[in-house]
Amino acid sequence: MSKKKSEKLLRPPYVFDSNWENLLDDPAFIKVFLSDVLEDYILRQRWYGGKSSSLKYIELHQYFRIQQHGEVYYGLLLEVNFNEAFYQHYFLPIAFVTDGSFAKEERILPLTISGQAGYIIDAINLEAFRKLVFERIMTSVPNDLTPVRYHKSSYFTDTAYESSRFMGMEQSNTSIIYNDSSVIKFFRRIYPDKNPDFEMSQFLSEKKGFKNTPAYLGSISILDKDNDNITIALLQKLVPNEGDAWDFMLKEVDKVFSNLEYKKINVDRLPSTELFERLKIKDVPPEIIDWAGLSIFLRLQIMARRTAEMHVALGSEFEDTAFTPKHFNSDYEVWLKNRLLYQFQNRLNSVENNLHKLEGRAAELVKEFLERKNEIRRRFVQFDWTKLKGERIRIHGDYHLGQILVQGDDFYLLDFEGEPESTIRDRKVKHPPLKDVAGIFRSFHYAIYATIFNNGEKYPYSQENLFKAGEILYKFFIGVFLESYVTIIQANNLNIGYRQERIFILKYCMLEKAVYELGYEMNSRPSWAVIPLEGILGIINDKW
Ligand SMILES: Nc1ncnc2c1ncn2[C@@H]1O[C@H](COP(=O)(O)OP(=O)(O)O)[C@@H](O)[C@H]1O
Ligand SMILES: O=P(O)(O)O[C@H]1O[C@H](CO)[C@@H](O[C@H]2O[C@H](CO)[C@@H](O)[C@H](O)[C@H]2O)[C@H](O)[C@H]1O
Repeated sequence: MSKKKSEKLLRPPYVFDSNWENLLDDPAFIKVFLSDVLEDYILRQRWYGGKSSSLKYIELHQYFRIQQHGEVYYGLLLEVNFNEAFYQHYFLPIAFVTDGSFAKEERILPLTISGQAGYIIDAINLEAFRKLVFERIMTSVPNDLTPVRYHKSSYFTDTAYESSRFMGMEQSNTSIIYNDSSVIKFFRRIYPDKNPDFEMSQFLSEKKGFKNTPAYLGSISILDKDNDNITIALLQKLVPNEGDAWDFMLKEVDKVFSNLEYKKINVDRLPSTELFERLKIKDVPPEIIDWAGLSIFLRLQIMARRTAEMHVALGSEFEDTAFTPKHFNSDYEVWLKNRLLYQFQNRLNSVENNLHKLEGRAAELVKEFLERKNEIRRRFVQFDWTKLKGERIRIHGDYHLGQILVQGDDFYLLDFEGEPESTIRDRKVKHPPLKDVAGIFRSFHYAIYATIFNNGEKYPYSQENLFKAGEILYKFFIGVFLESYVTIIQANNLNIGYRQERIFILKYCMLEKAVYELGYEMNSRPSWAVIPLEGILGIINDKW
């Protein structure tokens, strides 16, 4: 019998003598809770990010009380160990409830403590817990008896708790809306450091007054055993919005493709432009404006302005070394090449192991991708820091259309947690700001190709012609965005390099992002892998 199985001695009904206040000190409870129950529970959670590896066991890394006026909840930092992968930490706040009809789906463990039967549930489901958390941030007593630290910003103006509800979005953490005016995000995957989302939100909004990100209202962190400051929650202003820029872009691109038929456009006669050519609206040919409409280009100019303003704010720090700009150097070059070659190898493995999941165009493209793997590697190695004169700054790091909210004609930028696969240290490395711009350009490419692949039959044109039209549209989107972006960046003296340097960085980062995306798609939605494959081969073939 395996060690794990032999330890499963306690069976339901689970009865413990301890009371709630000292339950976590009871080794019998910990054993049952961690192995018998939590493993099954955690695997079912949307926020659990370890699903592609096999779970070995869970340990309780740390626990702490989240309490007020004698009302006690526990915050658990769980260490999930895998058979083949590196361990991960997760935050789970727990509560004990006795009402049998409450949160039936959310029960973690039925048990009796001190003669009282009830359930352990994720405390976020309990309004009393959410209220307590809100009030603790509102009063933010500087030093709690527990290792929990509550922080409130000067933008926090509410004077009482009124309501709370789940935000109910598809997301990797858990967000709650308070008083219909603010959002708290409880981070689920936890890193032994300040979460970059908190760091960047506080820096951009409180320190630099950047208006196009939700205002920073407060946060909760834990001092762990090693005195590291671990962020577990971030409170921000709720931004009223009409959805995210990804949905916005899909609708816009659909209109543009529908216009092909409506405006009887001959795709072969559409004028094109060089990739990365900077374009003012007056430089966009009338045939393109007539086809795509003026409004999408005006909106892209605003999106570019907000992106540039974010980078100007991020590049304007002279004291806090976490944010001061840096130049390229050999350390960065070595770090970057190692990282990208490692990531590329990982993608190759994942593609080779999952070839059976690809069909049609993706299956054709993947052959070429595998045949040309050495060329792609060479591209990654062609990075020479001595030729780059621009600055490196803290950047968004996972910038795509899904991270932008649409409000009227304007845009709000969010979710600064960084690239999900990177370590916490790597997420804080300074990069050329054009890396974010490359991310958003990849997103334009995604929106155009997703429209062709998902609604292709709706437009009475051959797929070849749709691709041709899509490539033209892509280049004009990029040109208009780039002109606004570069103009604002340069007017604010942020050095992003001379023209050739900018183009080199954009292509380099777009290839990096497309390779990253290939792994993301192979794991999460293989039928979309065709999009990054098109992207990778487009760059390698210098099609653009
Ligand atoms: N401050 C906010 N105001 C309005 N909506 C928000 C706010 N923060 C997040 N959202 C919505 O919640 C979604 C998920 O938020 P995000 O920060 O990306 O969470 P996660 O890191 O868990 O993926 C966003 O795409 C957005 O629609
Ligand atoms: O969940 P996150 O927002 O951290 O990002 C991950 O998921 C994204 C998909 O939701 C993924 O983005 C890719 O698909 C988008 C369309 O769904 C597209 O707009 C992006 O350009 C493309 O990268 C992202 O890569 C991944 O990290």
